[in-house]
Amino acid sequence: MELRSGFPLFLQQFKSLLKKNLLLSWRNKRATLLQILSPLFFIFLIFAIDRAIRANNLASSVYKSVKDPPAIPISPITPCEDKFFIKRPCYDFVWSGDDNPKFHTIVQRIMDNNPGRPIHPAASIPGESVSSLLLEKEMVKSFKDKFEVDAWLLSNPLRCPGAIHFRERNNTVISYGLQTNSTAVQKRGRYEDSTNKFQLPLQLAAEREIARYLIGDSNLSWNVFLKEFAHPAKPPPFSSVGLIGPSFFLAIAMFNFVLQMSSLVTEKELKLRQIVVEAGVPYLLDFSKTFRIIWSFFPPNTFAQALQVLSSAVQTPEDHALRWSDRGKCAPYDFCYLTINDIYKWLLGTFFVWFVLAIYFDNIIPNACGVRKSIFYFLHPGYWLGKGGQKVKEGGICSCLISAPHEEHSLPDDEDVRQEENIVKHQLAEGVVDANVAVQIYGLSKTYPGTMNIGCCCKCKRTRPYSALKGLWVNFAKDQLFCLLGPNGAGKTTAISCLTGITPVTNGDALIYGHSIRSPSGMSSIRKLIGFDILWDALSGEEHLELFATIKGLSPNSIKSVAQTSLGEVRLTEASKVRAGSYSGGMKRRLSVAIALIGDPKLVILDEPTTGMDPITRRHVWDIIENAKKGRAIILTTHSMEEADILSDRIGIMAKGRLRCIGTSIRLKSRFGSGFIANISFYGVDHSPALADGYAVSATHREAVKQFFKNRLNVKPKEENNKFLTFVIPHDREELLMNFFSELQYREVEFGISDIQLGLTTLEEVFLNIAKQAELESAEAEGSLVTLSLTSGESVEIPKGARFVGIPGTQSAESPTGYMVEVYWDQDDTGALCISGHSQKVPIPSGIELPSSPATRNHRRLGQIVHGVVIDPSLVSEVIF
Ligand SMILES: Nc1ncnc2c1ncn2[C@@H]1O[C@H](COP(=O)(O)OP(=O)(O)OP(=O)(O)O)[C@@H](O)[C@H]1O
Repeated sequence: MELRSGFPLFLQQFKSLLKKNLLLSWRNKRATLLQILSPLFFIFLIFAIDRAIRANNLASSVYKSVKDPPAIPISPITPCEDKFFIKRPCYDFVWSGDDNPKFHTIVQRIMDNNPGRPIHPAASIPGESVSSLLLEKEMVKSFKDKFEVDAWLLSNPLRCPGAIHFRERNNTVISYGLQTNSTAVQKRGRYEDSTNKFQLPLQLAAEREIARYLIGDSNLSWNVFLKEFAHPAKPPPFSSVGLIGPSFFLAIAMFNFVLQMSSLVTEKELKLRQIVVEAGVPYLLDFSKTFRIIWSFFPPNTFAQALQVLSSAVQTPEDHALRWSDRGKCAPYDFCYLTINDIYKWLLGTFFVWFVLAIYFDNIIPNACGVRKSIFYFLHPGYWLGKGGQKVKEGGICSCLISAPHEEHSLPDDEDVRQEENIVKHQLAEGVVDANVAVQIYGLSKTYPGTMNIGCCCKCKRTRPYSALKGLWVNFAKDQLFCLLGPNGAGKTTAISCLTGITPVTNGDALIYGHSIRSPSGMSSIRKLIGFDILWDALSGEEHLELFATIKGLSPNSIKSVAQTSLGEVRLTEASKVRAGSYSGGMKRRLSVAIALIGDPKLVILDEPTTGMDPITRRHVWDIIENAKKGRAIILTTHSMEEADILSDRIGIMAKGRLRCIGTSIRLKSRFGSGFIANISFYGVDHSPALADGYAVSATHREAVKQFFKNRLNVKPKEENNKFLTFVIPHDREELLMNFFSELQYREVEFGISDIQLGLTTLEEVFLNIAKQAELESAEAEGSLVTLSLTSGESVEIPKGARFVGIPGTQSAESPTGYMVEVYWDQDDTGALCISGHSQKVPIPSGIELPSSPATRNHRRLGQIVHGVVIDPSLVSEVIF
């Protein structure tokens, strides 16, 4: 397949990624709409605020043209309860001069003649009973003189809105003075107008009643009206767009940005910045130029200043808006440090500064795998020439790495692994690159360095270095599938991450089709040889394949047909237009397989490709993978032993960072399985041709067959029921098998046997054995102790993983060397080792000595724990158990 390269490839990739991004925006319509419409929403909001302010202004005659102002009557004295925040009980007014009976009459008349509301207790508060009010409520209060009033006001604040002080000058002149509580108290955003509400009504009532009293005409009409001046309409004092516009427009501009901010704190910080800029800080005289320059590097600040300049140009109706030709000028009579033109330049300049910084930080901040580039990576010429500079580091910028201890490479225990290692070492020494080998791995090691992170409160968090891969030597052949198996944490992902350049290696190297993973230029060639596996929920299967085919550099006219063929191969043609987000788990896996194989990659890495698939589809995908082996190497990681068994040409099982075994499935089964599995089926009760009384005889036959296996092969059944017996025959009895099964077949009728099946143990058993062996080794290396509770009731402390253990203090006449047991180990649900049982006690072979001290014997006698002695397995013959 011909692939594009160089600039045409770059252009093709750019176009397809742009298309992908537009498609994703189109598909995520809600989020995109929200981003597009949010500015319109804010504009609508500011429009609504402007209308509301105008409507509010219309209520005031100041903003209306008044040609013939109406006469407005003065209102009656209002109840004291109408005063904002009055304290109860309260008085409608208080007065002084109560030593003069004339003033009593005048006050009584003021109260009686208050228009619409004579001041009587019963009438003053609607809805309340007269009797209770007469008793409880006094409406006005009298004092001797104004000094008494002042004293009362001082000790009873907020109990009345005003006071009136009468004075008789002579028989025809009565004067009065008014005192009003004009403290401005706000209620629901409004201030009380004490002049109109309290002072004028009281003044009018006092004048009216004094005049009537002095003239002696109680019907004398005495009215005062108020009129405002005729005036033209006053323009509104400010434009809401001009006043609050800058914050709104800035909010509009920042909305999409804020949407992407997950942190509320950041959002709050940004809002704080807006408020500061809105007030003109630091673009004022008092701030130094340096401060202004630093401030201007943050684009929202310059942008907000631009809005400030623009809005001040339309603040009042008298202002002239800013013309395009005036963008380089300051407003007249204004100090201005930045014109709109300057702001354009700042915004454009800072765009490039931040763009470059974004790329820089993207490179030096650790990715999901904890890998980043050096902070001076851009100084490496190779970075610019495309021939290097891709070298990566681990750990955060603010963490210091703890150097990893040097890991000694120990020779593998397994002969096949040793042989593989020798072949690869030989090729390395001779500089031979085998033409049939796709990947050569030379002692690949990976130690994740420990880190010391300085967290909050200056606390140091320390993690120890961890050796995840301890020297891997292996070849992956072309046209073959190599399956990497291993329990969780074995190091499989680490090995693959090293091969694909995601994680930097600590030691060793690997050649993929001759390109070294340690050389930056090699790595960029390797990336072109490897398949992808990324899915976007909003893209359909077809779009995924077309996108990756384009990125891989397939010629544009072949992309559609290649994508359709791939979809057909993984049986996704019908769902090709459906978005991947709606695919089932199995469909997603099939799409991943198709993506991994598109563009004819020379190395395909498949990570658990059939997880979640139904058996029919799984078989189909296995066929696809089987067919895909041709012309490439495939590395498969899986936890399905069936998949590994069927697909693999070679299998490697890893545990604790090391390759524990390697070979074909049959080879591993024969070497690491417990042996052969023999399944013996018996005729049922009704079908036995030879038996008359079925079940009882069948049970007899089963016992006879068990005895036959015990006598000839020394094995007991592993599983049994009415119709079957299953035996596991160890490998060391292999040479007995031929005669044994010939005889069994010969005596089939005699034993009531309907079928005999003989097979190797399963790959799963091999896997479990290897995993267990690795756990035992690591437990031994750790040397931690556990307590073995013997069936005899004694407790012995033994090192974790120990197989043969001598029990001190058991020396006797029958066994002068003492007794020992074989400990059986198993793995719990988490994979950790646990004791599953032990053999019967047997005498320790001669030549091995246990410590024999009176203290140990005493411990045993008192039922206390003694320390078991580990016995070298090579000194123990299995026959003794
Ligand atoms: N970035 C890292 N830093 C420190 N230790 C890590 C890091 N990545 C992996 N490890 C450790 O390395 C060991 C091997 O991990 P790895 O992911 O390679 O195992 P695996 O065989 O792929 O397991 P699984 O089957 O669970 O995917 C694990 O003990 C893991 O905790």
